[in-house]
Amino acid sequence: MELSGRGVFLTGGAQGIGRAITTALLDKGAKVLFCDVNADIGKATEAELQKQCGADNVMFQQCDVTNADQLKAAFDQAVTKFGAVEICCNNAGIMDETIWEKMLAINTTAQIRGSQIALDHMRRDKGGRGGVIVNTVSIAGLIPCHWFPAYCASKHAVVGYTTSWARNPMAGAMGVRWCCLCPVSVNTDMMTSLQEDQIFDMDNFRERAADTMLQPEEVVQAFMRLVEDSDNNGAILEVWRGKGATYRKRQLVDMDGVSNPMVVDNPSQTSLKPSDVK
Ligand SMILES: NC(=O)C1=CN([C@@H]2O[C@H](COP(=O)(O)OP(=O)(O)OC[C@H]3O[C@@H](n4cnc5c(N)ncnc54)[C@H](O)[C@@H]3O)[C@@H](O)[C@H]2O)C=CC1
Ligand SMILES: CCCCCC(=O)/C=C/[C@H]1C=CC(=O)[C@@H]1CCCCCCC(=O)O
Repeated sequence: MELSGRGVFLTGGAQGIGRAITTALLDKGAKVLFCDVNADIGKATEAELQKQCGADNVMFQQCDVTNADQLKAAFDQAVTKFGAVEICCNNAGIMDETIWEKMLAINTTAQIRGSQIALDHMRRDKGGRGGVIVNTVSIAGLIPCHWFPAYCASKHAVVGYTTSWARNPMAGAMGVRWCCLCPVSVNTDMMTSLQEDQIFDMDNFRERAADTMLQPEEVVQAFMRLVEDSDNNGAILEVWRGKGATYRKRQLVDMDGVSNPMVVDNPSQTSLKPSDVK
C-alpha cells in the first residue's frame, strides 16, 4: 500500500508508540489525525509535528476513547479533514491492574469501537474506499503473563476480535484488512512510569522487561510492514528484541482485496505471494 496522501486516524498519539507511528506515517506522506486524552502533550506534539511535516498534514484532537461520542466525533473529523480515512490505528492503552475495568474499557472496548467505526466508513461494499485497521496489541495478547492478568485478558480479547473480522467471508467485498501489532516491552512512558501497585511481582517484571526492551522505532518498522504489505490480512506480527518482527499468523490475499485467504503459521512461509496461493 502506497502511503502518500492517505488519511489516517490514530488513538493515543500524543507520546510513545502512537507518536512514533504518527511521525513515520507523516514521513511517508500520509496525513494523520491523532487523538489522545492528554491535551497538553497532544498539543505540544501537534505543534512539533506540524513544524516538521506541514500544518495541513497533521492534526490533534483531544478525545477520551472510552467516550463513544468523542471517539466517533474525532474519527469523523479525520474524514472531513482528509476526505477519507484508509488507515485506522487503535493504539491507546494503559497498564494498571488496580483500575482493571477502566483498563478494559480503554484497551478492549475502545479498540473494538474504533474498529467498528473505521469498518463502517471504509467498507467498499457500502461505498467506502477500503483500508487497513491495525490494533496495537502486545505479546501479552498471545501468551499468559502472571504480572498483569487483566491487561493480558484485555489484549487477548483484541486478538480474537481482530482476527475474527479478518476471517469474515465478506472480507473480499469489504476490502478491509485487519492486523495485530504485538510488541514485547517498549521504552515508553507506560514502562518508565509504572508504579509498584499497578502490576504483580514488580521486581521480577522489571528484571525481565529490562532485558527485552524495544525502542518505539523498532515497533514502527513492524507497523509499516503490516500497513504497506497489502498482501496480508489477519496478521499477528510479533516484535521481540534481537529477533525483529515475525508473523505468528496471517492470511495471504488477492491483490485486489482480501479474498482467497490462506492461513500461514510458519514464519518460513511468509515470503509467499498471493500468486503462490492455490
Ligand atoms: N510500552 C510497552 O511496553 C508496550 C505497549 N503496548 C501497547 O502499545 C500501546 C501504546 O502504549 P505506549 O505508547 O507504550 O504507552 P504510552 O503511555 O506512552 O502512550 C499511550 C497513550 O495513550 C493515551 N491514552 C491513555 N488512555 C487514553 C484514553 N482513555 N483516551 C485516549 N488516549 C488515551 C495516553 O495519554 C498516552 O498518550 C498500548 O495499547 C499498549 O498496551 C504493547 C506492548 C508493549
Ligand atoms: C521475555 C520476557 C519479557 C517480560 C517482560 C516484558 O517485557 C513485558 C512487557 C510488557 C509491557 C507491556 C506489554 O504489553 C508487554 C507484555 C509482554 C509480555 C511478554 C511475556 C513474556 C514471558 O512471559 O516470558
